[in-house]
Amino acid sequence: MSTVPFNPLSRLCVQPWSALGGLAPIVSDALARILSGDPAERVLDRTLRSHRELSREGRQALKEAVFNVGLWRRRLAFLLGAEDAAPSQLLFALLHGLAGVPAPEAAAWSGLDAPLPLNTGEPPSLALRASLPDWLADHFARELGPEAEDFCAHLNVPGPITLRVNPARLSREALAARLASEGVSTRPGTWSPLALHVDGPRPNLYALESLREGLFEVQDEGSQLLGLLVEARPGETVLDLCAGAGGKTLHLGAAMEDKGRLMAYDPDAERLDRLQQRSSRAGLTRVQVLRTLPAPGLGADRVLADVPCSELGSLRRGPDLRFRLTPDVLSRFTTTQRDILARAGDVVRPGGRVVYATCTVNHAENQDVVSNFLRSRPDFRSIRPGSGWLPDTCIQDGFLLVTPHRHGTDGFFAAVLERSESAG
Ligand SMILES: C[S@@+](CC[C@H](N)C(=O)[O-])C[C@H]1O[C@@H](n2cnc3c(N)ncnc32)[C@H](O)[C@@H]1O
Repeated sequence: MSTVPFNPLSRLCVQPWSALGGLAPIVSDALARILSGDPAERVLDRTLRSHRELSREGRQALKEAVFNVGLWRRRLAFLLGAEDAAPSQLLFALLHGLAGVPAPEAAAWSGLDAPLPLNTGEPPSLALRASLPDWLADHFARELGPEAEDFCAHLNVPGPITLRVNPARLSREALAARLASEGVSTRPGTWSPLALHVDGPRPNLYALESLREGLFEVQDEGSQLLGLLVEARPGETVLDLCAGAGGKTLHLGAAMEDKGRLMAYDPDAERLDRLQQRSSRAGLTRVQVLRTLPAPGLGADRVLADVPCSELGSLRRGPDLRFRLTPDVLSRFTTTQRDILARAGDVVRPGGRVVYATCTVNHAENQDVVSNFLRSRPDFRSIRPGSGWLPDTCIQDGFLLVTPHRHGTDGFFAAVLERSESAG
């Protein structure tokens, strides 16, 4: 790891802030809605749609202003010395205090008559430095110890846009060439052999013919590792037990070369409908959607349990997600997680494998759920994930653990649990 501390504020110094001139009322209005709890993505989307007259730079500056005030609100409140600052004051603190815009311009672009005095010096706590609720900063400090500062800093920059090639259709190199011909420049990922990161500003991927042809899916590189850990092979019986809209089911189907039995269960019927649409787009003909839980004794070769969780590993995907969470999220899912893992244990055959996965950094939902399972099921053992292909840097205490600050991925945890051959 680099010894130079990562600075999440440096990207703020290169934004086209001058394009905010004249937009202060629009920005303040959007911010007021975000600060009262409306999701930032939705507010931004609506604001941009009702102001189609804005220039490209104006749209970019508006987006950065809205997202970054939404994200940095606690640190901005510290700079202003006020917990209840108005949106225009928060915008001023962002522009002048964090982005280094000279005070007169920052005041004018924020719609203020004059600059405001700001506190100087480093904020005294991790919660204020990283703009997190106190309980969440305390949680990360407990989970990550000396790495908490760096981890939280990396939560404060947007993650890359990453694609997963559909290997049933073409190679990663061929996809990169195809995307280049569609005007999208990419570079290979580091950990997943299927990953391509999009370079430069976010293109409209949904307008690309290559997406409609099912040549790729948008998926974080860490998330791709979870699908790879299943090591599904053609001809096997594989169950995706928390399939959702099928992000990983599609990956498993491609790995199985559409041969064998691939089953996808989720209690959310609407997500399963989307899974079916995506499967046909990806050219998978053998995905069997299960609308009821599979019965014990199914005898699957491999089961993926990508369980519902607190999703703390994905906080960089939304500037305001952290402020919409409450502390009970740390324990809300553990009973369900234990139940799902127990079911996974019941449906896998002797000698088969269960991959238990979350996108969170929380021992209670990760290591503790697995330990609890292993205590009750001595016929299972935890094995090293990705033996032979996944580097040791992705492994901690025998589990997969990838994080934004160490791997550039969202945060993911996974355990690979093998059932003994002799289990009856
Ligand atoms: C992390 S998401 C899965 C994402 C999906 N695997 C993907 O790659 O797109 C967790 C899923 O678990 C489902 N879920 C919730 N309770 C469940 C249960 N008791 N058993 C199985 N799945 C459940 C949710 O509906 C949700 O779709």
